[in-house]
Amino acid sequence: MKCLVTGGAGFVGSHVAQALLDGGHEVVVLDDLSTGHRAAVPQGARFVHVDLADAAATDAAVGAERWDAVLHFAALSLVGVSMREPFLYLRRNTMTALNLIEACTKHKVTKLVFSSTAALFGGDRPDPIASGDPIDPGSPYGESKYLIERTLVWADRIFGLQSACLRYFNAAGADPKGRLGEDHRPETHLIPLTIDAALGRRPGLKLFGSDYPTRDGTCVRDYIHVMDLADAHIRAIGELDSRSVTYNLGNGLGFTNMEVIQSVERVSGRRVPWEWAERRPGDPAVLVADSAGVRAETGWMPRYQQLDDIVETALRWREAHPHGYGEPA
Ligand SMILES: NC(=O)c1ccc[n+]([C@@H]2O[C@H](COP(=O)([O-])OP(=O)(O)OC[C@H]3O[C@@H](n4cnc5c(N)ncnc54)[C@H](O)[C@@H]3O)[C@@H](O)[C@H]2O)c1
Ligand SMILES: O=c1ccn([C@@H]2O[C@H](COP(=O)(O)OP(=O)(O)O[C@H]3O[C@H](CO)[C@@H](O)[C@H](O)[C@H]3O)[C@@H](O)[C@H]2O)c(=O)[nH]1
Repeated sequence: MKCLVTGGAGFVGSHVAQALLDGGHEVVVLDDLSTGHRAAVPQGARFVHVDLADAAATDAAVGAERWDAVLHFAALSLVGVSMREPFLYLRRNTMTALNLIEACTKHKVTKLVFSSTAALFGGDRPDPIASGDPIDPGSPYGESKYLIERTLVWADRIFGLQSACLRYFNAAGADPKGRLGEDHRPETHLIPLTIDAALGRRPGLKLFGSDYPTRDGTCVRDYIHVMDLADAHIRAIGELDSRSVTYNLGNGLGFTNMEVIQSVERVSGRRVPWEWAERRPGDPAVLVADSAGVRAETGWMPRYQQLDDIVETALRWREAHPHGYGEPA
């Protein structure tokens, strides 16, 4: 296949681009490098520097070649920031996606895979969440992703653009071959922050909220390895010959934030300095996936089910790349 990967210089997009290349596919990465890194674009992929907010440039990039599939990762993606800047998130995520989707329909693209999110499911949901469960985003970030899912429904009904909305839970880990890893700036995600605290690269970790209705009072999340996510993307494209699909994607296992600290301590053999902090607005107490749909329909099975195995690949990359993809600050 020839694939256009928006956001392919970012964490999840670069790993999926790498998996596509490893599978013998052709990849063009479209990215504005706003949060991604040129060095994260895998070897063998071509790169085009485009901001999806620029409708004309987006149209030109999509129209330049015939794509077997477009994979859309590019977005603003921080739950906490979206609670402070709701209109930025609602405007930018929907507008950039609209520019891309409109260009895809104009240039007769028939398959699109979209990075949706567990953040569609706010509130307290102690049980695993299935894709048919009621949508109630807990943040403007989650809402922006839902608006894009709805846009894709109409793009299919009116133009026949078939899409896979993949609602991932918490992406984590790194390429086990060490080619790619996670490098957000600033980093806000729990696993890389906890690893950096263990490695002495930051003074300590702040644990947001001690009074959630969970087994130890900290939030529960479902961590899914990026390579398992990549596998699901490739399988999802295979489903798009005759219909659109929506899948929840996670391991189905919930770990508390405190258990993440314990896992990093086990795997690294080092102590993690941490302290309590206020709850972070927008954080649901529990997010665990029921991924029965994607398993039954595509045969997908996560290979990294143990949190320690996910943490280990992330730790190895961060140890080997003390400055991530860049130079020391
Ligand atoms: N990381 C997670 O745990 C997680 C979970 C669920 C869903 N998602 C979704 O997956 C996608 C990727 O997340 P990530 O963690 O890899 O984020 P990331 O910030 O590492 O990657 C996003 C990439 O998109 C690019 N980008 C952003 N805006 C752009 C624009 N206007 N034009 C062109 N490129 C642009 C960035 O430069 C970056 O390379 C996002 O859509 C996110 O909402 C992520
Ligand atoms: O310094 C920190 C950072 C995070 N957390 C907590 O750790 C948990 C996980 O947070 P984080 O790693 O930031 O991920 P989420 O906020 O759960 O969001 C991720 O996972 C969502 C799907 O569940 C995606 O939609 C988002 O894009 C992605 O950033 C939450 O309870 C946070 O409050 C801390 O306690 N301290």
